[in-house]
Order: sequence, then structure tokens, then C-alpha cells
Amino acid sequence: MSRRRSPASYDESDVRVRPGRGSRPRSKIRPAHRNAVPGTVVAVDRGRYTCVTQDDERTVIAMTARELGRKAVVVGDRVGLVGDVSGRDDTLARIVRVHARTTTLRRSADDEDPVERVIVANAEQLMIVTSVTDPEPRPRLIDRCLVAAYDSGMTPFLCVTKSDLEDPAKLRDAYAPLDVPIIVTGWDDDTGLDRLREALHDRTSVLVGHSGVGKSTLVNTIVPGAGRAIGNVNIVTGRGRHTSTSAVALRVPEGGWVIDTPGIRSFGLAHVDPAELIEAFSDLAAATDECPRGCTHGESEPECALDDAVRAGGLDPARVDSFRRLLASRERQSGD
Ligand SMILES: Nc1nc2c(ncn2[C@@H]2O[C@H](COP(=O)(O)OP(=O)(O)OP(=O)(O)O)[C@@H](O)[C@H]2O)c(=O)[nH]1
Ligand SMILES: [Zn+2]
Repeated sequence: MSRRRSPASYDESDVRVRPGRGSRPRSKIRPAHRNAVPGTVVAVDRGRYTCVTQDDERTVIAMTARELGRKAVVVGDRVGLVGDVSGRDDTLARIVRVHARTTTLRRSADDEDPVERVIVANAEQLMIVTSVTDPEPRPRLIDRCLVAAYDSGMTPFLCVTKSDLEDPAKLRDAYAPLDVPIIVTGWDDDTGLDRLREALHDRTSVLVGHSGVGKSTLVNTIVPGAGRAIGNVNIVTGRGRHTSTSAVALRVPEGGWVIDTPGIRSFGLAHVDPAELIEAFSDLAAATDECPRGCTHGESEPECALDDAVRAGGLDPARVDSFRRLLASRERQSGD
């Protein structure tokens, strides 16, 4: 029997409105956003997003609209902007849309940290910068950057700097067996710089590397007037804001974008499946074709073909060791 009640006794808590997809008045939101101005995020600083509009390259500062929720917006994101998009001083636009990303460069603070951070979106290639010396090359960091590149869908290449200080042959030989281009630069090495310009031309490239390897120096050469501070990470971007903790995208005059990132000490890979790691070790991957089914290629695998290849002199033991250290660090985290 249905209860009858007067409107006065009508308690709103009785009313069940299903928040179904169709019940929202979406049409109220959409028309405004249809006119959203397309842009790209070039810098992020404490909730303020510096964007460059697609049509006329105006610099617009924006915040995210509430409806985007807590979704992270990062450098390289293609966004839709509404509100005051004039780009005049003291104006603030709103980002109402973030388009699907073609690539996503992520890292976690360390391998045990489940919180991954998206650093850059939509870049095509990862330029891993390492100096021959001062600071010394860190092969494990390079390996981790390679893993991150493949995981993100970006093509990696190595840029070896400071060849004027020490012969880069050893470093170059170590990475030659990998399927990764290597560009060597140094003071008075114009050929290297030409090759680098060519590699960056008309592409969107992210620079990563340990602090002090010379990223800012390269960026200032490639992008005159970029104003990247040499010797520390305090930089001036957009309308003169100071940023030191996040990436910044800069337009290459001849075409393309370079995205500089602050110097890093480590590159956490908590988000990467351990089974994927071997892809970043292209010099080792072929040997694992001979492994028994289900081999993880770890230290304790009794019949891993990597060991046979090392014994036969076909693989550099240091490379296998480097791979296995990374694998062990990731497997600990996965609970294997
Ligand atoms: N000898 C030599 N020194 C270089 C070269 N490139 C950069 N340097 C020097 O290396 C130091 C560090 O350079 P930066 O460009 O600031 O390095 P960075 O990678 O941007 O460092 P962070 O800003 O900490 O990320 C500076 O003193 C540069 O002058 C090079 O090719 N040869
Ligand atoms: Zn194996």
C-alpha cells in the first residue's frame, strides 16, 4: 500500500534522484565550452598555468575550472580556455578542457612510492642529457630515463655534454649497442650542436638529466633569450614568474618545442611493470629470446639466457647487472 502524504510532510531525504548520466543538464555547460580557445600549457606554477594559444601564440595565464576536479594539468597538455583569454596583465582565464594525451612522461619519487606524477604530456622524444664528467655519468639514472621514455611512448636519445673536458668514447661505446642515437656536444663542438638542432627540429622534446650536466646551457643556445639560469635551477618564464620545481616548454625559433625539466637525482619507476623493463635494454633484449618461458631474467633465474650470453662474451656483464638491479628494485615493490 502506498503512503499518501501532504506536500508539507514531504521530506527531501526520501527523494531518490539517481545521478544517472542522462540527468545532468549538460547542455548548460557545453555551449560555452564550444568556443573554448585551444592552447598548450607551457609552464605550471602554484596553480597558475601559463598557456600559449594555438592560433596566435598569445600567452595566457589560467587556472583550472572546478569541473576538471583534481585532474592534474601539466606542461604540454592541450587545453581549452574560456573567460578572459586576452592575455593582458592581471587577467586570468580558465582551463575547461584537457585533451587526451598522446604521450605521458611519469615518475614517482622513488620505486616504493605509489604516487606517480605526470611531468610532461604530448612530447615526442626524451633527450637524456649526461655529461662525460663533472658530474660523472650515472648509468643507472640513464637506464631509468630510458625505461621512462619507452613507458611513456616517447622516443629516447642521449646527449653527451662536456666532451671538451674528457674523451666521450667510453661513454659512447657503452651505449652504442643500444638502439638509441647519441649526440655528443661540448665547448667548440659546432658539429654536435648542428646535429642536436637537427634532432630537435619540428619536434617536441623533453630534456632530462642530473643537475649540472648542462641542460640549461644547451637550452639557452637552442632557444636564444630563453633565460635559463646557468648553475642553478632558478629560471624566468612567461611573464617573469620564477619557477624552479616544474618543467617549462620553450619554442625553438626554427620550429619545435624543447621542454626543460629541473635537474634530477633519481627517477622513480613505481608505475612501470617489471616485465616491461627489458624493452629499455635493447642491447640485452635479443638474448632473452633464448630464455625458458616465464623467465623474469632476474638474478635468481636458473636458466636465464642473459647468463649464457655473458659467459659467451656476447654481453657486457655491467649492463646485465644494471638491468637486474633495476628489476630487483621494481620486484621488491611489486611483492614478488
Ligand atoms: N666544460 C664545459 N662546461 C659546460 C658545458 N655545458 C655546460 N657547462 C657548465 O656546466 C655547469 C652547469 O651547467 P647548467 O647548464 O647550469 O646545467 P643544468 O643541467 O641546467 O643544471 P641544473 O640547472 O641544476 O639542472 C655550468 O657551469 C656550465 O657553464 C660544456 O659543454 N663544457
Ligand atoms: Zn631470462
